[in-house]
Amino acid sequence: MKIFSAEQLYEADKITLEQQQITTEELMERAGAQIFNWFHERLNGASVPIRIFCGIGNNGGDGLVLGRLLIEAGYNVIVYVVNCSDKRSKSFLYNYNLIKNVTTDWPILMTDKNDFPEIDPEDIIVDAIFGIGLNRSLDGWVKKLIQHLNASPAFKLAVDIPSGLFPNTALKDEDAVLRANHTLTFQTPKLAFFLPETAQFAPSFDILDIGLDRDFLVNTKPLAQIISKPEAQNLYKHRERFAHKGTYGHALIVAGSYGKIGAASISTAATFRIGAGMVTTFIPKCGYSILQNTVPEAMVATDIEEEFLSKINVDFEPSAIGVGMGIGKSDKTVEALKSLFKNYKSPMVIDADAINLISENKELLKLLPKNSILTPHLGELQRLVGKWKDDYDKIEKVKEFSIKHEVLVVIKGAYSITIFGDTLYLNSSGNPGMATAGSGDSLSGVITGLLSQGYDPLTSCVFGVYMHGFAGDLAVNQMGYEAVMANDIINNIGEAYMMLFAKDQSEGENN
Ligand SMILES: NC(=O)C1=CN([C@@H]2O[C@H](COP(=O)(O)OP(=O)(O)OC[C@H]3O[C@@H](n4cnc5c(N)ncnc54)[C@H](OP(=O)(O)O)[C@@H]3O)[C@@H](O)[C@H]2O)[C@@H](O)CC1
Ligand SMILES: Nc1ncnc2c1ncn2[C@@H]1O[C@H](COP(=O)(O)OP(=O)(O)O)[C@@H](O)[C@H]1O
Ligand SMILES: [K+]
Repeated sequence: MKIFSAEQLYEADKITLEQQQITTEELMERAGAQIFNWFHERLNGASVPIRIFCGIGNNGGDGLVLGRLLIEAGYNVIVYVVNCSDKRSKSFLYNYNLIKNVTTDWPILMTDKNDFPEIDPEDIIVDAIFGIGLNRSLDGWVKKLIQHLNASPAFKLAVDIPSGLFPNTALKDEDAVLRANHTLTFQTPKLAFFLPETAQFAPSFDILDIGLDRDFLVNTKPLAQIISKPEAQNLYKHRERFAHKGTYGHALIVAGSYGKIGAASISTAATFRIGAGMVTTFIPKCGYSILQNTVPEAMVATDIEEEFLSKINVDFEPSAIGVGMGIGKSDKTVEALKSLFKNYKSPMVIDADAINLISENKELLKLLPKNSILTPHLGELQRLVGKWKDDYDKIEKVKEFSIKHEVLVVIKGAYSITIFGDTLYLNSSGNPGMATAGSGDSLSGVITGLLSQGYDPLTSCVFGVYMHGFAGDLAVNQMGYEAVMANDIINNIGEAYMMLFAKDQSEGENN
């Protein structure tokens, strides 16, 4: 699924009106009717008071349509107009007039904080104050109204986007945004719903299809693409009947140091589970028996050093390399990385301490093999690209980095983002149960294993991040968030493959 910017949505709106020969008011009726249907299916005529707060733009217009339809269906509705300006939109006015056909209770005009109503915890609040037309932070009594609504425990439903939130630009005042319990968003979700600083305002949402022009939606390059099950299904490659282990490559995992050999084991196991044909793991000597015991399927090659890596040397050409998990930051390891980057042409996943070493030794940047995949968590990312002002600045910095060094970057976390040049992919699978040591090591193994099987670097990232999160969701379904350990994610990769095409799936949240 695609995420469009506010500008693109206005363009889609315009093209839709032309192509479908409809008026803005007709499109607004569709939007309002979709929200009404959502309510009606759930409330089924219940008499709970529904307080609809409407702004004076088209978001407010949607609220007025909803109010009219709910009143017609016999619901207990109180409509407010947040009258912060006289510049009412044409479609707002059109619907403002229509509502008087269905009620003698004219909407209540609010002009300052004396007009704030008392709200019962059982009431329902509908936020149709501002939508994607917000162009500055809320202030004055309107900000106070938002705070008044936020202070209420009543259920808050936002129309299109919580008021005060910008769909695809940075938030400046987080006290001036409605904290919606749920959002009904039109046509495509907004980027702000997925980013760490703003997702809290729209913790859950449904997408309402209002029939915007298909050609536009299909042919326009979006701000970002959300990867959910249907997209992941399209990326999956079937195994060949006559395949042998060589078909799926011989991957190399370069990992571990004294006290961190587990990182090598985890990554190696994940490389196998996702389907690599063979895996050799290159570790310091101290890890030899550990690795052979924990992942007997793997071949093990060791460094001349006992406790850290100093010179990476294997006697085969790896189909893919995953490097960095738990390798520490010894000076000799920097040299090892340099020669690895120079001498090996295999597609590469660069993770953890390898990223930290690049940040500390910028000369390594110049040696990064083209189309390599870097998988930093936020700490590693900040060391790599420097501090960012906000989530959008972070994305811009990573885009620049990706373009300049011709690499792919996976920003790990909730809704991990894969950035390739100026293209963004947001992952929908995964959950907070995966916030556990070693979970990132298993991801680097997953991506290496996909590269090894012949998936291209972009698909390896996008599909790998999805499958890793999906396996984490399945693990959580078995044992709850707290108990999940990295190995549980790995042990559910098989189930994730099986469930990828299953009709009756039981995966976790948001996919
Ligand atoms: N696109 C689509 O496909 C469809 C869109 N639809 C709906 O339209 C919504 C977008 O409507 P919209 O463009 O009228 O903008 P909206 O969010 O109502 O607010 C604009 C008003 O707010 C004002 N204003 C801005 N910032 C402010 C501030 N800080 N403080 C105070 N005022 C502020 C601004 O005034 P001004 O900046 O001129 O002062 C202007 O008057 C969209 O979210 C969806 O719900 C559907 O109906 C159908 C299909
Ligand atoms: N709240 C979350 N929601 C979804 N995925 C998460 C969440 N927390 C962590 N993850 C995933 O778990 C992995 C954690 O990686 P990382 O922080 O590198 O762990 P480690 O360094 O301990 O191996 C990433 O793939 C990340 O996307
Ligand atoms: K809103």
